[in-house]
Amino acid sequence: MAPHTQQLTRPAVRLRGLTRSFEGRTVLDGLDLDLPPGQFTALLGHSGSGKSTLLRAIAGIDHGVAGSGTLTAPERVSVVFQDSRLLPWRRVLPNVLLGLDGKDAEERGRAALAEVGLAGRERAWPSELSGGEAQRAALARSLVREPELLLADEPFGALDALTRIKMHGLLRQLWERHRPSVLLVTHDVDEAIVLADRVLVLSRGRIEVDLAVEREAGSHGEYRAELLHALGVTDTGAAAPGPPLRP
Ligand SMILES: Nc1ncnc2c1ncn2[C@@H]1O[C@H](COP(=O)(O)OP(=O)(O)OP(=O)(O)O)[C@@H](O)[C@H]1O
Repeated sequence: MAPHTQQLTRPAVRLRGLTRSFEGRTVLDGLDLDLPPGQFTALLGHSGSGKSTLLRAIAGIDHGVAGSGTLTAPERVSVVFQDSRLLPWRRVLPNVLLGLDGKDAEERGRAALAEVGLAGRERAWPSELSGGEAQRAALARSLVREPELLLADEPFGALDALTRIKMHGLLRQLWERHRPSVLLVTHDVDEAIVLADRVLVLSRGRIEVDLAVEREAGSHGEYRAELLHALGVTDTGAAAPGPPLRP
């Protein structure tokens, strides 16, 4: 029997038998998944395994895609992509506030920018921001909407290694403060282990690995080995049969 608390807590996301196909090719194949409120989850999988397809389904932005199954997701969902998707013809603050109204919207936008370290850059144009700053602005745009669920599709994939590490710290800090459910799609096993409390591996259209990450000293290597094995990569770096983790 499930623990009492689990029975009382409604999952933020519930997927049952989720199937999605493109041109007759099944990408998600009867996938089941629950994401509890406030959990930080990372999603790994080979290129083409369907991670973005799953994220887009949960975000409700896959209209026209053939599929079936049931899907429950919160009302307030924000999505962050690999590129910031800031509108180049609007300054940073109006980008953050896009589509928001209400008397306190501007104040909230400024506060969100301050939270991501962009205080004073409200009137900058997107073209004046570095890649990391643009992703910070994208995070502010998500946060200001107070999402119950934050979906992030390789948000740090285009950043250099140092900026990426800083952004890891920022994302974890923002999550601790606001506690949305997070589903982070990444190719990076270490990023998944460092950031998330639960790591999933998508393979053959389903969640094949569901790993709870306990933050104990020395356990990173064990999680890494287990996840790389699930992805068909040996710990020595030699690839087992199957598509490469990253080009
Ligand atoms: N709009 C589309 N039309 C046709 N096929 C698509 C479409 N979107 C995705 N696919 C196919 O679905 C499969 C899964 O794509 P998806 O982008 O979800 O994979 P992914 O795991 O996110 O890959 P990556 O890690 O490379 O970003 C791929 O084979 C892709 O070619």
